[in-house]
Amino acid sequence: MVQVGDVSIGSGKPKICASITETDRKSIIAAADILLQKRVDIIEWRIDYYREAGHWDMVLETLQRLKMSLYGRPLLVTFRTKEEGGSQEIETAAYRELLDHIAQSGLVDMIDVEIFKDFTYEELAGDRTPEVKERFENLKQWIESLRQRVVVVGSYHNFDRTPEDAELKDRLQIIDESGVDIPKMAVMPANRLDVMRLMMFTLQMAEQMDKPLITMSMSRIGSISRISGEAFGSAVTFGSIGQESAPGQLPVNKLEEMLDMIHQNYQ
Ligand SMILES: O=C1C[C@@](O)(C(=O)O)C[C@@H](O)[C@@H]1O
Repeated sequence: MVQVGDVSIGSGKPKICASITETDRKSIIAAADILLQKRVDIIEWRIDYYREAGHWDMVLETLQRLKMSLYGRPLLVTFRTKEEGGSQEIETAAYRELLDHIAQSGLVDMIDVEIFKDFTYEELAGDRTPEVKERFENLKQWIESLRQRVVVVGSYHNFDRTPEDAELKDRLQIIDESGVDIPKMAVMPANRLDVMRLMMFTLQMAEQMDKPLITMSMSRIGSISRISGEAFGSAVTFGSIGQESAPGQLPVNKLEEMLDMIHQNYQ
């Protein structure tokens, strides 16, 4: 279990996270005000949507305002890169510099790090060359430095497909090995079997791992994976308020009802 403020991630009901996807400061704060009125456990600020995401000083100023508006509600900051379904590209050095500034600001509770940003699957899953080993070691050290200030969520997104079971497993092991607090995987199903595979995989891995795990099968047919976390082992579910930040998200109030219902049956 990972504790963030009052929120226990990895025990009981899956926690509800909703994202702010606005492009300017005023709308970001307005969106936070709306989210605060909902039963949302964690608020995610998707900075890749923010027009000024390239300027860390502007990001920090907005973050300060946002933090004030949240009254202690846990805040996750995510820069989702274009390669993993986000809305902006960013060089690795700038990505790390931005996340470093955010972690050091003391204004956020959790940060999302894309583990495969600089690596191909083949580089990490097979025998690693000395050069790859060194780069991965460097990533681990950076993650450890972030962890001094924030909880680190290590993510992998595939908007094209659901990889085969062996690849899912390798990727999760790699995320775990990177030293993050919470591994997260979001994949796209081609059919209902892919949704089942992801849920089965989640169940098996959640039983073996000593960390909370977050998974989701995206798109409409994957929606079931967003409510079944308590049954199959996904600790956080992402819901929408207006605009979805990923396909298949369910509205947070409906999500809350469904999670409550399942939770009661588990007592
Ligand atoms: O990683 C995730 C999960 C997500 O992609 C989803 O499918 O709900 C939504 C993103 O905002 C978030 O950063």
